[in-house]
Amino acid sequence: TTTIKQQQQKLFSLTSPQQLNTVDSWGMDIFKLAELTSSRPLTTLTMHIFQQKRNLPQTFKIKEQTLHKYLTLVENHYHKDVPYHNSLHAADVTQSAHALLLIPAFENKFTELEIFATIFGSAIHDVDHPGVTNQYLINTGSDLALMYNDESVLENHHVAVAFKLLQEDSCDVIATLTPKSRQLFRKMIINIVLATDMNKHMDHLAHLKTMVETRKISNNTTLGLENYGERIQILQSLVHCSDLSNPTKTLSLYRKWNDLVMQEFFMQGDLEREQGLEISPMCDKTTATVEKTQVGFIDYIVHPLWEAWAELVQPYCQGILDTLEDNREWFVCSRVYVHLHLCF
Ligand SMILES: COc1ccc(-c2ccn(C[C@@H](O)CN3CCOCC3)n2)cc1OC1CCCC1
Ligand SMILES: [Zn+2]
Repeated sequence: TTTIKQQQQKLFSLTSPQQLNTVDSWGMDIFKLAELTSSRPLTTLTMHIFQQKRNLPQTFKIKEQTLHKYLTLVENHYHKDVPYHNSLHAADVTQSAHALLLIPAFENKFTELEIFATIFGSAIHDVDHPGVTNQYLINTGSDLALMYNDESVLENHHVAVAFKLLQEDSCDVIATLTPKSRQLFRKMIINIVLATDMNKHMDHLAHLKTMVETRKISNNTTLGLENYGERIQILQSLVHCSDLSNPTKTLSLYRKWNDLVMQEFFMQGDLEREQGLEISPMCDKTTATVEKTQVGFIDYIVHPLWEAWAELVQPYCQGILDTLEDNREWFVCSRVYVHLHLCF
């Protein structure tokens, strides 16, 4: 196997420098990175963020070889044949979370361990995703639903797989942490990944709004970071927002993600049709109106979440919120276009 240095050299020679230099920005083209890294975007991007951007291996005395071996193993446990929930999505969420952590409002607010947990949690948050929803796994009585008693089935599985892979030979990236730090790191990863469950979205949004209101009343500019509960809630929101960030990116990126997620939903719908199951919402390719569902997704889920987030960190995410609203308008018009096209 090529050494990491050679791999990094290969990467840098392949990847024109400005490609990885956009890693701090909201508009990074992760699809381009996947092309340039013969589709190992998660390992390449996360190594870059850990080493070049945040110096985490130095801080926690993590051997580069160990980190690279573990990330490669994690990337191999994302399913290449799953259109959306694969390692490219994990890389996208990791890069988005990294960019959100750079907001000036968060400067010197989080510990190195919290930053490590947020980036790590993003990288592993969908590992071994089978390309179907929790509801499908529950309806079909899958082993996973049996294992987790129908409660946050996929989210529990992703965390369990991530920690199981740490036990592989020379893959324990947290071996050098003190027992106390390891325990806190594990607690944060569990809290962060389980908070990405859409079933918890409304509760999560309510807590976020409460935090925004509290900050307004006490009109203190600093964020509530007194206790673990408040700190982890901000990191949970940060990763959940990153997980639901497709509609806030440039329209060309958003439309690519939309195509991929619809492919995955329609594959599930085909499975359900074959198995005589009721076809899940938005999964029936014979009746879906793709554009309308994106407008609904933005209006009921993505915009309320990002509006609350933007208020919490104002004014730093106003531009992202503006892009989200512009993209919504585009999808509304494109639906009209499809309708008119069908009329003539
Ligand atoms: C660009 O479009 C989308 C982008 C993302 C999503 C979407 C849905 C749920 N999620 C989040 C889970 O994946 C949370 N995961 C589960 C597994 O465990 C970990 C945490 N993301 C849906 C999208 O569009 C849908 C199809 C038309 C309207 C809705
Ligand atoms: Zn995800």
